[in-house]
Amino acid sequence: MPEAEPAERAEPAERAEPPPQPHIQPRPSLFVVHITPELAPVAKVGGLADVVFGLGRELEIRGNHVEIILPKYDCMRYDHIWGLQRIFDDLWVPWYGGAIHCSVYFGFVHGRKCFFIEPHSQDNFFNRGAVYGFHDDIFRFAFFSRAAMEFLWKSGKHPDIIHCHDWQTALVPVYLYEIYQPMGMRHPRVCFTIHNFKHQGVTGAQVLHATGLNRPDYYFHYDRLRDNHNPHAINLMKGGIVYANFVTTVSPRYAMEAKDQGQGFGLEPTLHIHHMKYGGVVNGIDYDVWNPEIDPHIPVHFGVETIEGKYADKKALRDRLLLADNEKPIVSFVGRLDPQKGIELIRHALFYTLGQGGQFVLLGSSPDGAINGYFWGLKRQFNDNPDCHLEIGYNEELAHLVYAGSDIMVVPSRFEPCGLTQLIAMRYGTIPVVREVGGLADTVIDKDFSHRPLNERNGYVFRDYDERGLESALGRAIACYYQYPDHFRELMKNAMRYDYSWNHPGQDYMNIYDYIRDK
Ligand SMILES: Nc1ncnc2c1ncn2[C@@H]1O[C@H](COP(=O)(O)OP(=O)(O)O[C@H]2O[C@H](CO)[C@@H](O)[C@H](O)[C@H]2O)[C@@H](O)[C@H]1O
Repeated sequence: MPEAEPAERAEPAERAEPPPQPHIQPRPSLFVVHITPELAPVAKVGGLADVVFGLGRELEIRGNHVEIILPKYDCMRYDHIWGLQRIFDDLWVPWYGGAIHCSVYFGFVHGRKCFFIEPHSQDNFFNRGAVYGFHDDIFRFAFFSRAAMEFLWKSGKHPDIIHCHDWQTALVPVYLYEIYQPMGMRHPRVCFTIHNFKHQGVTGAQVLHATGLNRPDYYFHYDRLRDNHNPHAINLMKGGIVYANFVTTVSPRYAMEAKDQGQGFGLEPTLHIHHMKYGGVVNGIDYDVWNPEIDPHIPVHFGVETIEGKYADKKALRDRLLLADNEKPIVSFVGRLDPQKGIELIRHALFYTLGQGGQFVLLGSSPDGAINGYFWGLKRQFNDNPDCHLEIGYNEELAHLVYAGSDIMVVPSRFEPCGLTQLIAMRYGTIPVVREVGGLADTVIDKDFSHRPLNERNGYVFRDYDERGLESALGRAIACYYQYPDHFRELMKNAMRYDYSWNHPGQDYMNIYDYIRDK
């Protein structure tokens, strides 16, 4: 008999080779500095302020060191700054061949580390009672950008990433690569985020002399700062695009519209040239601030499983605004009353809603006296109407109650880079009715006309910028509210389940930062 093959002996457990492990290396943290004209809630004019506030926190949660530099405005909400102290008193910022003396303050804004730059000069750049709206705005922010760079240089800070925003800080990468890198600041890379292509900072050559970019012929080249349309002007935003290591705007759809569909306000050719370093990242919203489960500004908290609480907030909104208590849906608008937001259609939404048996609430304001005056006229017209309230002004706290207490929110923008109001609305189970543009198109999925599964649909969308377009979506929303309340409620829950926090965009920005650091 053949000898039995010896059975394979198992290795004693203690000698077994461990399976090969992937080589896991902890991700090195980055030092990120945001240079920004706005930061919520201390200096907020628009959505840019919310983005720096939310993204800054998200980057820190991901283990990075984040600092924020902004001007020290007299009109800031100082009650939101903790531990404000002067930490640097000897910053001299080059300006017109001389220098302006500045102090730098440090303080925490809801945990975020912030530096505030205060110039001491006759120009009185930031002591004017408002963030924008002055004849020398371009000079004020060109100065601030230079001051922020000078502060980094003098204080020996060498961030991995400098992240700047909109035309106000678009000169930052120009300063870095033309002035500070030759002096030895070789480390930082710049990410430049455009929140709105409409405002670009187009100006004459004088700003070059002021800022120390002293070679007008060089900067007036079309490959650098020369405006694409006005050959006698320079364009700060264009400079930001040309010099930054990466350029983002605030949604993929708007990125495409700006580059290829005529929404770039003249910067289309520049975006084409630099398309390899250009992309769109949808904004998030800060879930510590916008969260119906913990929001201190609403009387009753609610979530997807406790959505009934929302009706108590609806009642509170009605009580606050003296609206009639009835079965009607509340349709609202919150935002800047800017032509961008679709003034004519906001007005039409009001009339149409009342005609369709709804209530209408508006919270908004405009720096433009004519637009403000127009809405004041409407307010007077509807003063005694128990189904309508217009609140002309800026009121953060009331905004929370409007988001929580409304059923439907209209965002009928002409163009919309991202839009935060529809994202906040969804978080509060308020159904967005939006025009199919920019970030609105990227974030709202039509309930009736979509290839997406039913549980991914979260609102109503229309295409044409006209009254019939708006009615085609708002009419369906109001009809669904009345005729199919169960469907409407499912839609509310779908909207609430979406993750529009900074989680995904935070990862996208980390990828961009890693990409430009590695290049
Ligand atoms: N009267 C008022 N009272 C209280 N709160 C008010 C208010 N008016 C506006 N707000 C609040 O301000 C924010 C405005 O967000 P938007 O997205 O409309 O920003 P905006 O168009 O200014 O910014 C630009 O930048 C942002 C950020 O990138 C883009 O989303 C956007 O498309 C682009 O136009 C929201 O949080 C809203 O609640």
